[in-house]
Amino acid sequence: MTTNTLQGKALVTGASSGIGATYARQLAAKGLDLVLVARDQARLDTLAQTLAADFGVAVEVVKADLTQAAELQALEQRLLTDSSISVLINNAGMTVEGGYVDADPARVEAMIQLNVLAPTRLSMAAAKAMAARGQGAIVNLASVVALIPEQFAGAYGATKAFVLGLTQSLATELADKGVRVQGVLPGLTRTEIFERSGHDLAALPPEWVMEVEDMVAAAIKGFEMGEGLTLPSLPDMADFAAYDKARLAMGPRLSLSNPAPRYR
Ligand SMILES: NC(=O)C1=CN([C@@H]2O[C@H](COP(=O)(O)OP(=O)(O)OC[C@H]3O[C@@H](n4cnc5c(N)ncnc54)[C@H](OP(=O)(O)O)[C@@H]3O)[C@@H](O)[C@H]2O)C=CC1
Ligand SMILES: N[C@@H](C=O)C(=O)O
Repeated sequence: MTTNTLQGKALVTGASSGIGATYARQLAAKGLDLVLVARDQARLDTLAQTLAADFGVAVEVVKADLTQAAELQALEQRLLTDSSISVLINNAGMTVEGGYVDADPARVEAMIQLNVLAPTRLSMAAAKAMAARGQGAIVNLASVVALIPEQFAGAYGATKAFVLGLTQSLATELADKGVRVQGVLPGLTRTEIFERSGHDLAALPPEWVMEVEDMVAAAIKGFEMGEGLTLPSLPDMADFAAYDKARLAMGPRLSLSNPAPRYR
């Protein structure tokens, strides 16, 4: 049976800073044990010690570069075989400098490995293991740019549209298997992601930027409210519901045997 309570042990990717580190702190405050994953072992160790001391939870650190096939595979195996992991927070992600015309193709490839391939492989592994146990939760960090890719240069928005699609189809597949799936679509959130890729958050209007603690608290509240998709900034979810209803209403007419009259 699905539950709206996050409990047990959470594996958080990208836990060394920003949204991932904040999830780790807020989940520890709720009593969840943690597996913290990122590349920066020193930062993870410091966070692990702090959370264990502050909240009395068990915290393990796993150093992994999720753009590296072997390291991603090891984490995938962990999710498949460790029945104590009841929550996956698929959060690690990056942006790159520039748009389609001027970005470094190697950086874009790394972004696709981190933002697309890693959450796909990890959510598939978690889905398989959790569905077999009939319980668990998978939280995927997408972005509002999944809905408005025109507002963020380059392929980043497309990676987040993938995460949104992955989340929606995974939720459908797991609906009757006891596993909760939530997609989180933050707007601009104050973290290191901007400076890591040469973007200047300070140049944007402050009223567009949410503090990371507020964003994660809203995302967790959305999970507890039973939301499949959570948009922390959107004042009225009826706006998204109307958009989604219009999208789904097209469904029966999107695949037909004849071309539409305008193409004849
Ligand atoms: N901040 C924002 O405005 C928004 C962010 N998001 C999404 O939220 C998620 C978290 O981003 P945010 O907290 O802002 O960014 P941060 O840059 O603060 O955090 C990114 C995390 O991912 C980890 N990471 C980066 N590269 C790798 C890698 N190759 N392998 C493993 N871990 C890696 C980093 O740790 P380390 O360097 O130690 O590996 C870090 O812990 C991302 O998916 C992002 O797209 C969505 C919407 C808005
Ligand atoms: N700000 C973007 C990430 O850096 C986003 O909105 O996803």
